[in-house]
Amino acid sequence: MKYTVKIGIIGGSGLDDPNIFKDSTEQKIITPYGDPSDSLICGKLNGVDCVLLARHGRKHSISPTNINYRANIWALKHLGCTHIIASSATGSLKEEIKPGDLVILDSFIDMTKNRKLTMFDKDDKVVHLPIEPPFSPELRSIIIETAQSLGIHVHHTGTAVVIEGPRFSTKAESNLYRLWNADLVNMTLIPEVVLAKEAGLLYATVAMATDFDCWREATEKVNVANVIKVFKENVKKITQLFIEVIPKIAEKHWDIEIDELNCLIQESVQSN
Ligand SMILES: CSC[C@H]1O[C@H](OP(=O)(O)O)[C@H](O)[C@@H]1O
Ligand SMILES: Nc1ncnc2[nH]cnc12
Repeated sequence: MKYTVKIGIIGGSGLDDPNIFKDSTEQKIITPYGDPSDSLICGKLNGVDCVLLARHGRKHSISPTNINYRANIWALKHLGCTHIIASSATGSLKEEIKPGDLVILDSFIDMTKNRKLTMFDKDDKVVHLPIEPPFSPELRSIIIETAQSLGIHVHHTGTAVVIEGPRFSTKAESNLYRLWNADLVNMTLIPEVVLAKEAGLLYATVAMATDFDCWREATEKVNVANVIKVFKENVKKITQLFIEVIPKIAEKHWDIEIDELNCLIQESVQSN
């Protein structure tokens, strides 16, 4: 096996400071892109090396637009991560995705307006990375199989619309995203998923639907309090899933997938 598995865990809203390691060390990393959202917490979970990072900082003080996504991904790569599993609170755009449900995302629609979308703008290289599939299919399969074995219901696919925020959507916007047949809406998936791929990291997001955004007449419109309430009520499903999935990820050999991704990145450099 060429690569030793190390798993980055990015905790989103409601999972800002998960205390899931027995023994851990804290690392403050400085990156060419500036500071990550917080110190990175290194430790072992079920015998597997992991690194934990709070996307909005452990005190939840950084809003979606201001998150230094490039520094976060760079720092996880720098610490030797090969994979990232992330959590995200999301609004449901579909009747059948209920608050509290988990969705293993497989696509996105980027509606952000004010983000640094690439790490490839530091030197004179121009890189056009094919993003499809944005989430590692193998990682998603392992997460889905593990959820099934734990009896945790998950939706196997889902497309998230990513908005700039920090405001939530209007009803017109929410209905437009529904017309596009999108499943969920959030504010942080972009550029995290893209940068992970640029960094050669295999990435998956477990999204939790926390609300019906604002399209559904019969339900209270989304607000921060109900997002956090629903997330906290259901967070055990995500932590249990992460704890069980991590040794399964570490059991597999990933040389083919990581080599393929590295080749794709090299082939994506434009040259004349
Ligand atoms: C707390 S409501 C909006 C907030 O929740 C989601 O955060 P994350 O993806 O980090 O779980 C959403 O994207 C917004 O940032
Ligand atoms: N309705 C919503 N819109 C955007 N981000 C969210 N995060 C959780 N619920 C959300």
